[in-house]
Amino acid sequence: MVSTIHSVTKVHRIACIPGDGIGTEITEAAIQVLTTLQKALGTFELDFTHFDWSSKAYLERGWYMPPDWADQLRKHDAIFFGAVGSPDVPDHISLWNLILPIRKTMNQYVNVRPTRILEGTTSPLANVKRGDLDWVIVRENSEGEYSGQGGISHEDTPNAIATEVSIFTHAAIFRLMHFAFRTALSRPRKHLTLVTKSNAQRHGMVLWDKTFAAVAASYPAVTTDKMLVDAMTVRMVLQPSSLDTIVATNLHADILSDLAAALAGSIGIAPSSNLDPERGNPSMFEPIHGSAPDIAGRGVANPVGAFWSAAEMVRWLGEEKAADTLMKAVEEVTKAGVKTKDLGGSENTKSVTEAVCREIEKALEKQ
Ligand SMILES: NC(=O)c1ccc[n+]([C@@H]2O[C@H](COP(=O)([O-])OP(=O)(O)OC[C@H]3O[C@@H](n4cnc5c(N)ncnc54)[C@H](O)[C@@H]3O)[C@@H](O)[C@H]2O)c1
Ligand SMILES: O=C(O)[C@H](O)[C@@H](O)C(=O)O
Ligand SMILES: [K+]
Ligand SMILES: [Mn+2]
Repeated sequence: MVSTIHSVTKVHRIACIPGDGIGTEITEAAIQVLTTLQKALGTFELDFTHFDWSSKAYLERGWYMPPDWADQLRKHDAIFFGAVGSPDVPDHISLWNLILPIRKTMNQYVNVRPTRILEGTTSPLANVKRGDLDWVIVRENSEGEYSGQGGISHEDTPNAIATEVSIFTHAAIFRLMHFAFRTALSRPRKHLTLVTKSNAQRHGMVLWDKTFAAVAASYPAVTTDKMLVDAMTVRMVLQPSSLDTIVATNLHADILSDLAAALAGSIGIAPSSNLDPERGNPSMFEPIHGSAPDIAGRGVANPVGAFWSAAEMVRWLGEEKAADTLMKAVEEVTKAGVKTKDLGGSENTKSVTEAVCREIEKALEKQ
């Protein structure tokens, strides 16, 4: 009898939420490079499901996501997200109906935001070279200043009173710190910087400081230091090479990661991974930038942040070679000067995307 050997190709199911503005442009670009990568490697398959959850759809039908959105997303191995935000919808409505419920409900309690200066690109800081700025910001992604607790009384009167309550729990800080120390441990420098504002914010931020110190005892191989967030902005600008892994609250890390991206060359290159480290839910990958209404619809958005996020996504799914191939291709392209305007180049989303696809094919043909 002849036996048949079936080779089973692993299929990763990806939920795509392009969202608004340039989110749609860079998600399309990311799908194009991921499809090229999958075809050229032939070792896994990506099965994309597209979700039309956007501000445009909201304005037409009155909702962003259907009632069973969480069940729909849980049928996938990962989520690729573009951006949310439209000039026609208040930003707090769009954020709180799309990206924030996904981060919270999917237990994506860390947001990992690496930044470095890519080949062929420069920092706006004088004398800062590639390698002088190579950071990973670990952002608390479930609570803090984004707890959503608060309210408004006497709205639209001169007596209006609003509260925006920050919630800091030991449980959330503790799990985040372990993740941050493990991240630091995985990097050559093994250095972790804690950022808080525990001089003025004397309760929650002090709990952060204490929890950090307690968790540090379990990681003797990691060196640590600690900064107040205001002074941190100065250190990022003046001594970028003194930093490596950074852990901060939801809001502080949101702000510092935009600064980090700009110091590394452009907000258009920076990726983020919204992770459920326990893998009970799909994790979500998106560039850190927003929908950029000022440049949307013109085909000029830098897709590199989306490509880097896509690389992090396939790495999370266990496809190390695919992730490395994609990042290598991106840097071959920036090295060759094929860059969008934000990076000082004259190319557009399409030409950068095609150049990355060609590099992927070239790299895998050689093997
Ligand atoms: N996670 C998200 O989806 C997310 C993140 C940030 C902001 N937002 C939303 O996006 C909207 C716009 O916010 P914003 O203007 O404060 O921030 P933004 O990140 O959208 O844009 C800031 C600036 O950076 C530029 N920029 C951003 N991405 C770029 C890219 N890939 N290539 C070239 N240039 C790029 C924009 O043109 C703009 O000048 C708002 O509705 C906001 O709430 C959403
Ligand atoms: O989390 C936020 O603050 C916004 O969604 C956006 O600024 C981001 O960084 O994702
Ligand atoms: K985004
Ligand atoms: Mn942000």
